[in-house]
Amino acid sequence: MLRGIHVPLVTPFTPEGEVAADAVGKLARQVLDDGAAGLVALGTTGEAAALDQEERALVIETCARACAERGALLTVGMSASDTRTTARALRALPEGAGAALVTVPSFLRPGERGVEAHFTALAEETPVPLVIYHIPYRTGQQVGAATLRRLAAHPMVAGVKYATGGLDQDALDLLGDPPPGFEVLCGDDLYVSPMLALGAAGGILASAHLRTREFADLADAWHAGDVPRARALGHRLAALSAALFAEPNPTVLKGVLHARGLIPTPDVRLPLLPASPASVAAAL
Ligand SMILES: O=C(O)C1=N[C@H](C(=O)O)C[C@H](O)C1
Repeated sequence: MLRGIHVPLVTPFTPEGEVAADAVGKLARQVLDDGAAGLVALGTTGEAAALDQEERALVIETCARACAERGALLTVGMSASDTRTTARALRALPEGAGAALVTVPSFLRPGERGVEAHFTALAEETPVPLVIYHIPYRTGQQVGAATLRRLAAHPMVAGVKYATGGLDQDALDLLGDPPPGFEVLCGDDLYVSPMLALGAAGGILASAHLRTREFADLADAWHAGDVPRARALGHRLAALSAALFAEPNPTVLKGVLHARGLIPTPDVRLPLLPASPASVAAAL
């Protein structure tokens, strides 16, 4: 279900500051036609925290329509810090959502036992499979391979978006002996090629808005064992990701998409600030 490259869509804004739903739909169809296995609505890249309820609903609805047309998976991002609110949001997911990407509760640092209890409770309530979003440099909470393995045993826990800022011992542990029915997706764009080489099922990658076909080929090449092709592609795409992440995501990406005429403005909402022209030019 999760295999391949999933694109966490940016939320483009009109010059008046509204969500540019037409541009969301166009971008969604374009990346799916270029080889993405699915979309993630309301990820960090989509500036979910800066959208109001109506805007979030509009983004989900627009992405759901594109995914339904293309037979692709729509995953919806969720990042509430308490279990009750997250469970409520899961139960309220609209038609068309095929999975939920749920962040490890951030800021609170409930400990690994708390994280396990959180996801176990959510797994009991959720109408769609869960993907655990493990990103300790944003959440402040470590989660080891042993905890992820216990959670992986639940039939409603489908995988993890693994984004620890590098390849660590826990990643090697999980990829070396993957829990059945549980997929590891790379969530750090720079490390997608090495993680695929070690057995990751795919990635959720903001960078894959650009050169989507090559990112999809990268996953296919590693999965097929075509090492020379995969390695060459991986190095080329890592250079693109490094340029896109030179400033806080998705500021550079939006600058590039706008420069290419794919979104109406490069605008981001505060506290994000637009990327510098130099960073955008370096990623073009
Ligand atoms: O929104 C996402 O999903 C992603 N967010 C990450 C981040 O902004 O740190 C980057 C990754 O490419 C996907």
